Amino acid sequence: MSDELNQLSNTDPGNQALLTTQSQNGSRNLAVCVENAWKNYGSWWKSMTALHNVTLHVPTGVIYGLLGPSGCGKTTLLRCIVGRLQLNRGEAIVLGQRPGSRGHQVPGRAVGYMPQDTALYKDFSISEMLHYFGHLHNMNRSSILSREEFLLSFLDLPSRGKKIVQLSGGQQRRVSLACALLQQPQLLLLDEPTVGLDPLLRKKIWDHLIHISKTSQTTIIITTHYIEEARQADRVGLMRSGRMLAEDEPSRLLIKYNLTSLESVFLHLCVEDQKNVLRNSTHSIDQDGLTNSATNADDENVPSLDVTTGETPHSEIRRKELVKNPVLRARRAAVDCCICPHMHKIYALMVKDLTVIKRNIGFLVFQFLIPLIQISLFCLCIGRDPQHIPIALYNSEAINGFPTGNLSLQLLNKINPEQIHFTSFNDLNQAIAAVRQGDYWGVAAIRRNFSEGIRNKLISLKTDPITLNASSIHLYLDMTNQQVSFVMQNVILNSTQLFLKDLLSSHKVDPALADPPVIIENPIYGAKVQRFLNFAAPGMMISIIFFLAIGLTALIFVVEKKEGLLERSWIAGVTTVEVMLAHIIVKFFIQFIQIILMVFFADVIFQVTIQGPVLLAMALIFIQGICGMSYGLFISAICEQEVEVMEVALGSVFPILLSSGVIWPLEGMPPIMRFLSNFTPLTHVVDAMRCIVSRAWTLVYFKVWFGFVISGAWSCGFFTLAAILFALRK
Ligand SMILES: Nc1ncnc2c1ncn2[C@@H]1O[C@H](COP(=O)(O)OP(=O)(O)OP(=O)(O)O)[C@@H](O)[C@H]1O
Repeated sequence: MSDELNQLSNTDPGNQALLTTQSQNGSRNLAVCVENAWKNYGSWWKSMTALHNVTLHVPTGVIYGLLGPSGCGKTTLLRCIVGRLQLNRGEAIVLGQRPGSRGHQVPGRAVGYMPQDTALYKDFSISEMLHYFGHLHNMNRSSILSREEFLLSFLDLPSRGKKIVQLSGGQQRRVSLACALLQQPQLLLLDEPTVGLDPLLRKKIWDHLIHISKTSQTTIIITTHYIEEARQADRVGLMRSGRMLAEDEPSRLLIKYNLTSLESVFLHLCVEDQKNVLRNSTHSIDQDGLTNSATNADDENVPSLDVTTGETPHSEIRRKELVKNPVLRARRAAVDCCICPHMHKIYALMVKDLTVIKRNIGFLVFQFLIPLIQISLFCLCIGRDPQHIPIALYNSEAINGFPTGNLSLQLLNKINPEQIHFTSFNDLNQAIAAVRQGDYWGVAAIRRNFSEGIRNKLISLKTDPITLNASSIHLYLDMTNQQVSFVMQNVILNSTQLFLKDLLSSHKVDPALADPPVIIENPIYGAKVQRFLNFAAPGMMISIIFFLAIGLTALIFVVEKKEGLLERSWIAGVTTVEVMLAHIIVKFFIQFIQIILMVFFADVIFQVTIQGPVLLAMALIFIQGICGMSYGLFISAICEQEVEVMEVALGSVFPILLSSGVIWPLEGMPPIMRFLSNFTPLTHVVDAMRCIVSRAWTLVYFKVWFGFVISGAWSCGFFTLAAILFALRK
């Protein structure tokens, strides 16, 4: 006890009052001591009080039966004891320290917790489940195997290889119990362990619990609906509506109330409690003319009665001291984030994650295929010039067949039929009507005296309006598709220039006369004819991996949280950072293969040439993948439901994609958007990627290393935020 006192006083000066209480309680060696505990769920107007000034004393090496009807707060109390919930007021000291304090093994190896829901990985075998918890508790293989053998036979479980999903509800609960018993903890918290079990097995479990409490001083707190079953406990606590009605040895309670069954004692206490509640509320109405609930947790002035003794609790002063303290909460969250990760826990979590993946190989293959499909579709569908554009041709010169020396035919021959596909019309109005119908993208009209007009213009150097009009192709275009219109105009303009050069040559005139006064020299970077694909593909590779990475982490956490799996791991002593690191390491391997396949496809199959070091480009994509995973974790930390995750993830994809210059150059944005684009996790990374891919730049260039730094900073930022939020919401 003196050790515990020392530890307590080291932990928190606030524990002094509680220690005094423990001493006052007769210097018993308490494994669990909860004093004046108040717990609210929700906040503000939605708040409800689940625990009202609860006091609970559990000496070491006893079985403590926590009894009460559904909803009376038993599970809440257990979760507070194990450190999963923080009390709003009051204090819990478990195995000598506050749960969750630095270096304490609660949560951790010292506590075995069996929640009410089975909280098991359904695709795991019994053995895999036990090994997971064994590794978390740093047990070696041989001790896991020997405990596994004992528990399988003791709990009458089927073969170790059987999957959890194939077990009945009762068998699953027994596996859950086996997980709690596995490491032979000092403290066992069992939430309804015997529900739905065969009476013989129930008796066997109780016998075992009595045995371990006697032989190895294990302290056991067990909640149960079967009140009479709890007669076997050394001590019982009877709860109703969040209040502890009485706490004593079962035999003493029977003597005290002169009743023959615990059921009748409980009934008697409930009646008394009801009367007290009514008396208190009537008292309040008499005094204030207002109806005040006697169970209002925020009413500091309502003295809570110990219904067994009729006295006010001795720690009333302390209740007032311990108000909800956000600083304390933040400090505890910070401690949780700062605990140095343990390798054995990360290993256990990684093995668990790999087992989950192993159970779904089809999905894993699909995950590898997704980036391939996406980059292939992108390269096939985006950035290529439109081809075979249908255009109506009204060539007045050719209506009655082409006469010799007809220049319009020479001009039309210069236009690449792969790009523009002409259909001849004999009537200009009909051709225009066909465009209006949407059958063609435009009409190219050539006047009757086109050849003559060209000769007059180029050879005789006539520039009167009639000559200029006759010597031109007249285009009536459907300009609703910018890309198609651009290509149509470009192809016809370039072909016309070639045609003019040929014509000038044939008349012994220098063809350079047809050139515009601009000389495009060899480009400093890139090719003379640049493809849109070269601009967009680097950004697309970064984006594909970033957004896929979000999916790798965002949902898993929410699902595990919802099914109670994460809570169980937390109670086994795992920290948020360890869970997150294990996820990222395992998903890192998936991403590694995704990136290699994607870069190979883009580079080799679709000729998106990476001019710079390929490894540098891949390293940047990797870091951005980690950034995506961290962002996924962040989403997971702020969302409770799968639907919320989907909405946040999908809702953020387009804003990030559109504002980061992946699809359209940043230079095309309004100044405010251009400024804001600096704050997306993609913008500078995409820019760095383009510099590596198209300009062959390396880390010596500012833009490249800045891209790495920005990606790393976003990753760390999201990771840290997620860790803090997880710890705060634990
Ligand atoms: N996460 C939560 N948010 C809000 N209210 C909650 C939450 N968990 C429990 N409660 C409420 O707190 C009260 C106590 O719940 P608790 O689960 O502790 O009861 P219990 O005695 O364990 O019941 P049971 O035996 O049915 O599990 C109930 O009224 C319940 O609705």
